[in-house]
Amino acid sequence: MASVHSTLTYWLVNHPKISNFTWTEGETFGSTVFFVSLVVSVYLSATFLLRHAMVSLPSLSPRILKPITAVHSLILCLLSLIMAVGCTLSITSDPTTRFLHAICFPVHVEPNGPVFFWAQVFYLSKILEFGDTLLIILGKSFRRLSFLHVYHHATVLFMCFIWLRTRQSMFPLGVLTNSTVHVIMYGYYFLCAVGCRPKWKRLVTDFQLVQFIFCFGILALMLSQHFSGSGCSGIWGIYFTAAFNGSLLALFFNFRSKNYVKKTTEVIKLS
Ligand SMILES: CC(C)(COP(=O)(O)OP(=O)(O)OC[C@H]1O[C@@H](n2cnc3c(N)ncnc32)[C@H](O)[C@@H]1OP(=O)(O)O)[C@@H](O)C(=O)NCCC(=O)NCCSC(=O)CC(=O)O
Repeated sequence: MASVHSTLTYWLVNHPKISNFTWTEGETFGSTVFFVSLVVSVYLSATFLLRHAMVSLPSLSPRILKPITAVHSLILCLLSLIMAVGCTLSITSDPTTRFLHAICFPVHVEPNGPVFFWAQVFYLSKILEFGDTLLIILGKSFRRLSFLHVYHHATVLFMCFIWLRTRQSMFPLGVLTNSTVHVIMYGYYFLCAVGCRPKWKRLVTDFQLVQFIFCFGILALMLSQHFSGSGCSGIWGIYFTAAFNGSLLALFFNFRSKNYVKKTTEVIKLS
């Protein structure tokens, strides 16, 4: 067990590429406002154009679409697992920083080292997640091309960029919780794509809701640190993240009540 831990710690924290990582605006891949704006604009335009083009085109056959969807979901499930483990080990392996550092960076924190490395991987993984939208459109599953879906995929990229740009406190816990939830979510999508639709769909939604509520709990802790101590880094980024989380919380409550609560009420009425 100890050797598994030390092997993982080497490959996910102490490897020179990770421990010597520095996020530099304009130098690190994807680290400019131009890049993030361009990628999100291309995503939104392509989504809009393809959505309308597909109305007159046939959907991709499930025989082709399902295996691609399964591979895509499996890659994101495994990548999320690696990010969750990497980020956990990065937070816990330095005895001088640990938990408080993960929620409140000192004001003049340098954007380098393992947690910034994992935030960069997390940021780029959000571009890979755009594949979800493409798969939905190619399968003409337009019910699932919801406002929640497109709004989430477009805005989350800005949020991750802001995390890095403002050296935002709390992001290590954001990477950790969201990656953990995405292991379950992409695991669910993978099982659906291979034809074993799990019975625990509702649990996935509940986990997603819990992560947003958890973020508000951590936010309260971070703000108390910020105002009672010598301050935390990236405060304006925190306000953006809090507003985005709040909007997702509302959208997910709406999704939950439409998909589960109403169905449960209908079943009760029928019986
Ligand atoms: C249970 C949920 C995870 C998903 O709800 P849905 O109603 O979309 O789920 P569903 O039962 O229709 O999904 C099963 C279908 O998805 C297909 N599918 C498989 N992999 C996929 C992928 N990577 N992207 C999109 N669709 C995929 C399967 O083949 C299957 O198709 P078929 O039915 O043809 O067999 C829910 O909690 C949720 O997140 N709903 C919001 C919709 C959404 O876009 N979520 C992801 C981004 S938000 C997010 O990610 C927030 C966060 O950070 O936590």
